[in-house]
Amino acid sequence: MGAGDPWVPARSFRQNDQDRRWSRRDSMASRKKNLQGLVAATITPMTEHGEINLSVIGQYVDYLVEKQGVKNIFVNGTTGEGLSLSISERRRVAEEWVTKGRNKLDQVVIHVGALSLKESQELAKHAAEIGADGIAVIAPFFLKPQNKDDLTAFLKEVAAAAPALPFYYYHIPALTGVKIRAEELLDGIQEKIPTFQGLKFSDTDLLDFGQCVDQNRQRQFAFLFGVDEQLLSALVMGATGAVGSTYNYLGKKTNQMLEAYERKDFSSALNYQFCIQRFINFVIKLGFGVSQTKAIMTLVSGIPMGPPRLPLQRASKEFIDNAEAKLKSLGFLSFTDLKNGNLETSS
Ligand SMILES: CC(=O)N[C@@H]([C@@H](O)[C@H](O)[C@H](O)CO)[C@@H](O)CC(=O)C(=O)O
Repeated sequence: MGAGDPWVPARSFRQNDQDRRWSRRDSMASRKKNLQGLVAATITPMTEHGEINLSVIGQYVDYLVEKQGVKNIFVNGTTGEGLSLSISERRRVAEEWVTKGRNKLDQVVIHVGALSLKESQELAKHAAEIGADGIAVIAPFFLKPQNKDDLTAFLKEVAAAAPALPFYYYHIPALTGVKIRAEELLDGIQEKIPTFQGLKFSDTDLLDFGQCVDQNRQRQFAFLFGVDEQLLSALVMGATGAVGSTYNYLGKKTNQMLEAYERKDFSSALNYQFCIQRFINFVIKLGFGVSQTKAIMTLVSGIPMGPPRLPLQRASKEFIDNAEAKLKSLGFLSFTDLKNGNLETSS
């Protein structure tokens, strides 16, 4: 496998010892191993009164590791309602995940994007102080960057506030409204941002994603795909990992898809992807977003995630009942587990 063969992804999705050796580089920022495999975009648990609920995060870490086989997390992103939290809340949430994840999780990446450069820098610095493994930043989305250079200038200033931490650009144009192509942004980015380590690509434009991979084959970037229902296509394009909301409760199923892909059992991998798609397609038609993710995770894990923060509204009872029936019919949630009061996903 390698850059010379245009038909094979530059790197394997899962990290092996050789990858680990190759990924060691000299600068402090890149001494950490590459971020690979599934990364759960964590939910921020809240109390019924809408306050952040740190008390269940320890339990949440154990659930991800033990029940879903997911050992990387992305904190305070879209699913974590990061932009709806105050700076002080974001700091406390990040601290709790890092503390509770110590010696259990492989990597904790903190999303530090904000509309204010100063706030973003403060959060980046804080992430470094608490021992996070990386930071990610979305494009500012109110007074927007007009072109690649504006966006790079903003990202560079944030990255510089945490010069020892790997830096990821979080591309999510449907939510930020910033349509600068990731391929364009990545061109020459390491010269501007030496800690640049990868891209979190939450978009369906596989031409843009594929070209990001193709044009950077000589670099050890992480290409993290963020559309869970299309992950298999992105694997073929060279994704080295995936960040998503559904890995909180469908991590085990998605890991089975990754394993099938790794052993080149493409027919099984496709069956897993179709099965996952059946669920996501079903909930998208009902109306699916952060609120619904919180409700599904509460149902599947038994850990109370609480309501979302305004302006989001909690998921309806009708949605939860329908989602539960679908999970059961697809074998993602077994009747026996429910009967025993143990909401564990079936294998
Ligand atoms: C728009 C959105 O929330 N996308 C999700 C996906 O995981 C998404 O929920 C999933 O693909 C279902 O459509 C992630 O890309 C978001 C994410 O990684 C994050 O929470 O930061």
